[in-house]
Amino acid sequence: MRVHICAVGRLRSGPEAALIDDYTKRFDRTGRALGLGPLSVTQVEDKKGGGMEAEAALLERAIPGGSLICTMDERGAVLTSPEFADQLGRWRDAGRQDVTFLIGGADGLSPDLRARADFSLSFGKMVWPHMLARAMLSEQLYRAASILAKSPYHRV
Ligand SMILES: C[S@@+](CC[C@H](N)C(=O)[O-])C[C@H]1O[C@@H](n2cnc3c(N)ncnc32)[C@H](O)[C@@H]1O
Repeated sequence: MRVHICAVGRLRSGPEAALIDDYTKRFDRTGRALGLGPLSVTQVEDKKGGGMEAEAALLERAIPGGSLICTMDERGAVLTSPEFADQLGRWRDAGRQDVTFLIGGADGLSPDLRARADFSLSFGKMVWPHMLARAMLSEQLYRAASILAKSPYHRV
């Protein structure tokens, strides 16, 4: 099952970009034997100031056809890391080819996009900057793969 992060905003370098790069490589390495990956990160940017709706149109275009859609949203479901790993495993076992995680910009994801989602995942009720949300998600994906692989990275 291919995993995609589609996110608003360009991140070219800096600590978050380095973390995302590192966790993407680790996820791909660990996930290969589990039928998970590769992980791709697509960044979209609306330079015309069209706001949430324009960003939603760009995100829509970046979602692979037939993909399961999971929005990242503080109002979504709060899962433990093992629960998130189980959820990924269930999507994979159900034969899903692609799962796409959507991360909004400063104004968040449009209501239409949120309504279209198959699942909505929260990192808690606090709002995080979108660049951090991206790095946190890539780490949780690697952690989930490690849990499914029964490797010792995740310790309770
Ligand atoms: C700065 S936040 C935007 C917050 C905005 N109030 C909203 O209505 O979504 C940018 C993006 O980061 C992600 N994000 C921020 N905090 C989050 C959280 N606690 N859980 C999941 N995703 C979060 C979401 O995808 C959000 O659209």
